[in-house]
Amino acid sequence: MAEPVLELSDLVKSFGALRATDHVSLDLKPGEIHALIGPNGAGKSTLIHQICGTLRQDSGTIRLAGKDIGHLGVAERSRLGLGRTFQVSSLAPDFSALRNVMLAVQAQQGSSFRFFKPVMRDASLIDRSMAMLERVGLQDRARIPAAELSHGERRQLEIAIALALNSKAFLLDEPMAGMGPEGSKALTGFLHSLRQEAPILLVEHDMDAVFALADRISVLVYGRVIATGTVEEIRRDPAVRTAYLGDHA
Ligand SMILES: Nc1ncnc2c1ncn2[C@@H]1O[C@H](COP(=O)(O)OP(=O)(O)OP(=O)(O)O)[C@@H](O)[C@H]1O
Repeated sequence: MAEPVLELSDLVKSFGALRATDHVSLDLKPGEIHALIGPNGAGKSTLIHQICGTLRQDSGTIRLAGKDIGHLGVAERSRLGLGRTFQVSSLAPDFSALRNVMLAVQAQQGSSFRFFKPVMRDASLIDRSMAMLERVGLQDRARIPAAELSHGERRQLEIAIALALNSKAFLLDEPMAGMGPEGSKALTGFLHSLRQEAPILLVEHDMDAVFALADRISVLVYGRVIATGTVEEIRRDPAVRTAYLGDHA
């Protein structure tokens, strides 16, 4: 059995009397899409925040490629290969798609000597950033300001940035939100191939996308994982049908 890329063990997070994360353990294996689903308020965002480091767990551990990252800050987790996209767009709207990728790479490298080298003249950085735009199919949009890209293109750009940062695991928080049917279909196809670059923890309300993409699904209800399994196992699970899926199953 392959070692998990991301592993959450017994995570707990409370807000006052409310236990938003209640002893959650789950993992992400190489090459897989693991979807996290559950009703509103189940604790999906709270869990994602703890993985990224914007919220600190009360107890439990978070490992990325075997390393305990649960005590590290957001930037350090990103540097170690946690690629998070979508919930808060980090794009610079006035800058071109290409420049957005370049700035992200440069920021991650964080080396002050680069300050003296104008970013748009750094040929190796341009090449690497263009390669990432090609990988997500945005090469023809490289010079377009991020603000002028379509909703779907901005998501592709965020993934290009996550790729450029050598992510070991992707956390995608509701990537289908706000996409029309065509956009969702295109993004579903793209995510299908993205798992080969790095496994994906996918938080998504769009059940068509989840059922089409997920290798495994975990169902979160009131902060607890009530089931983890394949699409078929989750569709058949009586507790999941009662708590969440209902007609979707
Ligand atoms: N900062 C906070 N302070 C207090 N309570 C919080 C805080 N953040 C979240 N909660 C509560 O924790 C619970 C889980 O919320 P969370 O946003 O993680 O759920 P979710 O599954 O992401 O919901 P949705 O699908 O609507 O985004 C909810 O009851 C919410 O009200």
